[in-house]
Amino acid sequence: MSLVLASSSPRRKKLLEDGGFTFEIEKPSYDERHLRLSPAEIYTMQLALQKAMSVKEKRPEDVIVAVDTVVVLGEKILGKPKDRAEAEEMLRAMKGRRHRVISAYAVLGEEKYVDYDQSFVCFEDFTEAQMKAYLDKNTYMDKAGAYGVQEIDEFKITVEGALDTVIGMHVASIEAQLKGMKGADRER
Ligand SMILES: Cc1cn([C@H]2C[C@H](O)[C@@H](COP(=O)(O)OP(=O)(O)OP(=O)(O)O)O2)c(=O)[nH]c1=O
Repeated sequence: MSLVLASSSPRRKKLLEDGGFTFEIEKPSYDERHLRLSPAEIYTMQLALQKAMSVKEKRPEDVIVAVDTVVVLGEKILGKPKDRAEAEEMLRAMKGRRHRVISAYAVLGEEKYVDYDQSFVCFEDFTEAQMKAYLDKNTYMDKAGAYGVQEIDEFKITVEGALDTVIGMHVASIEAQLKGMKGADRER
């Protein structure tokens, strides 16, 4: 039995490694276009579960962890931008507005568990030049909400709650589930 992180995100790999876990990586397959929009927490948990299940099918004996992160501005769920124009639109919409970042996770061992964590983020009032400087780094495309809190130094960002929830997964939650779960006792 191995612990498997169902993710192609280098940030998630790093967060779990920094948590001291030994694990393997498998790329999940999922298609969010088949999901109807539901309240953000539920939508995000469904995506995490879909990712985890796609790997669990291939590795039924293993313990699978998968996560999905979205940014929620008001009622709107923001995923990854499709291009720079959409990234600009997302960042402008978030300027000076506190928003939520949800990281939902699924842990599938012998027992199964799905839940989410959330943190709140606020950007200070940035200028167009500051936004351009950030986007010119070209790191925004694979990030929910078109930003990586860990790589913005062009303007100030306040985070309420755990930072790793914003970056891609709250390791303490995963750890708590792995500890208490039948069939998920893991090496560390
Ligand atoms: C808001 C925010 C998101 N992100 C990242 C975390 C996620 O990798 C990404 C959201 O996309 P996801 O669809 O959650 O994950 P992913 O496609 O990168 O990886 P996986 O293979 O696990 O499905 O945005 C940051 O790195 N920093 C941030 O501040």
